[in-house]
Amino acid sequence: MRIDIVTIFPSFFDVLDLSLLGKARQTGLIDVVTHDLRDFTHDRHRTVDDTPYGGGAGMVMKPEPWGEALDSIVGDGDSDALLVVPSPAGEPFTQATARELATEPHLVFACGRYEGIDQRVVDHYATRMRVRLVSLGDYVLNGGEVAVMAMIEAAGRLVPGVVGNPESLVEESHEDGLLEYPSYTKPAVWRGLEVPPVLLSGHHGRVAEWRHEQQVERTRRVRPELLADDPTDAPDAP
Ligand SMILES: N#Cc1c(N)n[nH]c1-c1ccc2c(Cl)cn(Cc3cccnc3)c2c1
Repeated sequence: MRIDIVTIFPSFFDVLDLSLLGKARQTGLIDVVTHDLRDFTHDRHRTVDDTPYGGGAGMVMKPEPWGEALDSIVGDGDSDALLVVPSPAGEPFTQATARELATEPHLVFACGRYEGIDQRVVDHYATRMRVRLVSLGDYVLNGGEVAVMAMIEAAGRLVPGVVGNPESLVEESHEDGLLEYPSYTKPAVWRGLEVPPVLLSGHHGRVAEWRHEQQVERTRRVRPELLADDPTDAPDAP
């Protein structure tokens, strides 16, 4: 998988050299390249923003630098790459989105700042490639970088070979539509708190049953809306 990131803060993504994704980069499973948007400006001040047409507070990111930056990545014709644009107005980013991104051979992330990127950038590239506006959640960030970091981690860890034990991906929160069960390790008693006895029983069937019950109970308590599709599990079900 090739990942290109366009941003005015390229060093923000230096952390991707660490841990799992760092190893994936070293082994060539995932290739991440950051591009400084200011390298695609031509004025002394390396200007990437200007005042909004129609007035209003804040500044808008100019289309020209974005056009030159994205053309340098995908060329000036059609492209099979997927352009992902974090936006407060985007579709919600979920585990299903992460799974979809993990299958893409080439992802290009456009990290905007200020009040956003001139709309014509999305409109132009939508004529040449697939474009998805995606939001990390219903809260406000100052730009796209934090969202892109989360998306790369969520999708990158699903790329085959990145996580050593693929089994560990199966029983995670949201992977099967439920929150994950609670986990325990040694010692068996810690500050007077014991590990649930079933986990010490060695009976794998009972352990699996208990873990599923914990998933359903935790999901019903914390995220009941995730159960809404299965009325037998919904809260206050008869
Ligand atoms: N993804 C996501 C996401 C999220 N969940 N909250 N905020 C964002 C997000 C993504 C991209 C940008 C760009 Cl470009 C500029 N800003 C600042 C801003 C803040 C409020 C209104 N308009 C723009 C961004 C915020």
